[in-house]
Amino acid sequence: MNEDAETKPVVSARGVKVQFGAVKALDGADLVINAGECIGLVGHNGAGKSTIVNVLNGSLGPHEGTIAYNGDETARGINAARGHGIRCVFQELSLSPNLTIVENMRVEHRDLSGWNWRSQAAGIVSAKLDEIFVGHGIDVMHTVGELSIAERQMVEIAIVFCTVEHEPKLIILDEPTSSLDAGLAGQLMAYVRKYVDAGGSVLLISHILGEILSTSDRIVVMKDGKVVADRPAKEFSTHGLVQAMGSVVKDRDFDRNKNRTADTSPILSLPARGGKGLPFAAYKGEVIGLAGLGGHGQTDMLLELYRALSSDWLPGRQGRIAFVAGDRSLNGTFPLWSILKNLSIASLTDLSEKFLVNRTREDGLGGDWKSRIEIRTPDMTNGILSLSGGNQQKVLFARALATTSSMVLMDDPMRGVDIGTKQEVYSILNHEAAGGRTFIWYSTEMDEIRLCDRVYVFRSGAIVSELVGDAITEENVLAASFSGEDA
Ligand SMILES: Nc1ncnc2c1ncn2[C@@H]1O[C@H](COP(=O)(O)OP(=O)(O)OP(=O)(O)O)[C@@H](O)[C@H]1O
Repeated sequence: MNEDAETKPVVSARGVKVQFGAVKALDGADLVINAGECIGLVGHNGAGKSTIVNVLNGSLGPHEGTIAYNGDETARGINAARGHGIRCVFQELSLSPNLTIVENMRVEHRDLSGWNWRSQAAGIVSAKLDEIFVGHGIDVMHTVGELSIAERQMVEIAIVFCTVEHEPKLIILDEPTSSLDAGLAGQLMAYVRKYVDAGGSVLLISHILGEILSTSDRIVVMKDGKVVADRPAKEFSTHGLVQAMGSVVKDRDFDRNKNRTADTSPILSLPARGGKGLPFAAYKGEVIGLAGLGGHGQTDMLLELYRALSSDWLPGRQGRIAFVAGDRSLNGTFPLWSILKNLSIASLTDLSEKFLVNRTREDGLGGDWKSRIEIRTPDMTNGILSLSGGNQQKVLFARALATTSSMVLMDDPMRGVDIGTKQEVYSILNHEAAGGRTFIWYSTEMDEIRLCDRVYVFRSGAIVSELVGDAITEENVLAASFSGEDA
């Protein structure tokens, strides 16, 4: 905590209640944020974290309770919050894809004006990107639609930290590292500490408990719309945090099967990508990790595999393929459909008789997955957008796993999924792999890469290293990511 911190909280929310139909999203939540502190906010999917963010940034008026900015309880709405220096990076990235980065800067910072606003904006946002993400390589004149999901996340973060005329006082980061690899996430966390040590405030929401523990001064835990713990970060451990969130702490129960590849020939093999690096092979029943720094060809390979295999793989056999998209709003959810329809869409053939979908079986599938991975909704026929981000991601997972596809491709699929559900999904993957399904899994989280049977490390679009079993360590992945030589 900064010694010179002001006495009045930057923002304080007391007894806040928000209800969506039958769902109590916030049920009397309290949250106070002082100058010069980083608050870590954690909780299960649907605990109410994004809802309290929307209350703090003025976009959602609470049904009960009070909000005060710098002690002023009369201020209301987005403009008042902004006037008090509250800025937000949302979980669902919100830049306009058809505008350039510089033009998006103008949308966020209305003070940019005059004939040379573009060059002013370019200078300010480039400098901020350089300060936070050293070596980022992003051209700020590019259209946002041309950027990868990680680059969009980096740009959105840099834009909110910029000062044009008014300095930000509180930056709310809702799962800011969900698409960033470990290196970029580390750069951001170091910047957050620097910003907070200089007197700024940050509300950091994340399901990656390591970064919450290492970066926050204080940690607030939410459960079912209430704050259930609010203590200095040093009083928590990972174990304690998981317990406070109401999840069961499981020991590692992912049974890596080193012998899966022993006597069989591959079900899929590809030559070295672009004639560089190592070839790729997949064996029945394997969980294969794609690792390396983000944007080095992992998603491209998954998409190429999907396009090739969904059209002509193993004709006449069970060779169907399923894909769990990483960018759920762009490639995953059908936003106007119900939760159930979003889930069942990939299984309609299996659920149909005489070309008609059997509704009873479709409802059965929905009910089964709702309880298996705890999709938090009172009714599976509600719209998909009524779910919290992490619960939407669970539906995409369930959509792929509910199929009979023998191969499942996963593009960093755990974005925003809480720790309890992740453990459940890991054990489902393990069980399904033991039953003969093959998973090809791009992950930006080292803890997930470590669960795989075999890992290919990518660099500059090519596979530069293959790691098997106990050789799958963070050191080996990092060594291969940076040197390009076999670790
Ligand atoms: N617009 C809405 N309509 C209906 N229900 C909603 C709406 N927005 C949120 N909810 C519900 O409110 C509850 C809290 O959601 P919220 O998005 O705040 O959770 P969260 O803690 O941010 O979860 P996650 O970790 O998955 O992002 C959830 O049960 C969600 O389904």
